[in-house]
Amino acid sequence: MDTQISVIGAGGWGTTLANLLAKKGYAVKIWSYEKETVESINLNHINIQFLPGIYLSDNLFAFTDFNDVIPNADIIIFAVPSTFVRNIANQILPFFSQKKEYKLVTVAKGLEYDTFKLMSEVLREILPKNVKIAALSGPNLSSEVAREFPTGTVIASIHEEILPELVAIFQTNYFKPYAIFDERGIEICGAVKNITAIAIGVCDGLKLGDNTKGSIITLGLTEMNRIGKHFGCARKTFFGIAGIGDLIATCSSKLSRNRSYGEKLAQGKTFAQIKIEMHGMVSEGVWAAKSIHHFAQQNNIDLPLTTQIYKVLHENKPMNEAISDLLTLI
Ligand SMILES: NC(=O)C1=CN([C@@H]2O[C@H](COP(=O)(O)OP(=O)(O)OC[C@H]3O[C@@H](n4cnc5c(N)ncnc54)[C@H](O)[C@@H]3O)[C@@H](O)[C@H]2O)C=CC1
Ligand SMILES: O=C(CO)COP(=O)(O)O
Repeated sequence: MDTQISVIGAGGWGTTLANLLAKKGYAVKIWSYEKETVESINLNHINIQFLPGIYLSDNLFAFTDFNDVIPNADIIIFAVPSTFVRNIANQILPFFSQKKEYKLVTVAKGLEYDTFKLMSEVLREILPKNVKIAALSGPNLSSEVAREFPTGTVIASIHEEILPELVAIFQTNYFKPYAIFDERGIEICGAVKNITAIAIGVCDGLKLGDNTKGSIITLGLTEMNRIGKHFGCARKTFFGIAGIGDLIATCSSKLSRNRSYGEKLAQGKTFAQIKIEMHGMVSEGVWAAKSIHHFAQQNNIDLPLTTQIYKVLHENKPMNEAISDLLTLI
């Protein structure tokens, strides 16, 4: 297979996608922020920190130097958490050749805090025009995909012409990408559902019942729609697998880091304790709650769920109070 594929970011999701493609026969290069992860992948074919328990293909090679992964790539999967996207995009910029075209797929689920930009927008602002950008988002808990559980996902881009190739590259008998054109819509879905997942974790930690969770998930979907309207997204995207599909998967899964972040908080753990227990993994919803709360305030959008979760996470509001305030508001 001649297409050169590189993955930037060797967390759980970057490693899972890299491994999926390597198992299809591509010689995949993956860049890792941590040197130990490079050693773990190259020497032992495992990503012990971020994807334990999954044997990685011999076709997957890890690096810490961007010069080894960017210049010759045809397709780049950009899989660093949203808070690092701008910084890493600036770092890879000098390594692009002007003589060829690149396709870059962003898979992070977040919104930039101070600019309220989506990840595709941050990347387009920084990277040259010969890098055509797409986004991938869906109910895609990495360790389930890595174990080849049947999974759907959505790939979207303003460059419609690149979608058929991207769909074909990612498709396997257990991973099915659907192409749509609402790039902003799927990115908003991915960022916003994490806030609801934290709220559901709080409900689990407080041992509230399924009725409460049913109301909160419904509210999460409503808020997704409200924010999406401001970003000019298509309403139907929120009722597709990147929207309600991912909301259901993340809110109901024991594997979700966002859901378990809320659960640990409600069990009385401190932010510092939770950070240690997460072993370097991210809970994007913590930052999404902050950025989307401020975006909503500035644009007069009523988002009671996001507001309450923001107050719990960033203003130390007691969780019981937040949930009961929320349920009297809806
Ligand atoms: N893990 C999953 O199931 C899924 C994750 N995503 C999204 O993918 C994105 C990446 O998350 P994961 O792969 O889960 O990461 P992770 O939570 O498994 O690991 C954290 C990642 O952050 C990197 N990192 C730490 N400090 C850094 C720095 N200063 N600069 C650059 N990178 C640094 C680590 O090397 C590691 O790759 C997130 O936006 C997440 O929401 C999307 C779908 C599924
Ligand atoms: O985005 C995800 C599933 O679609 C992963 O969710 P967590 O980051 O909460 O683990």
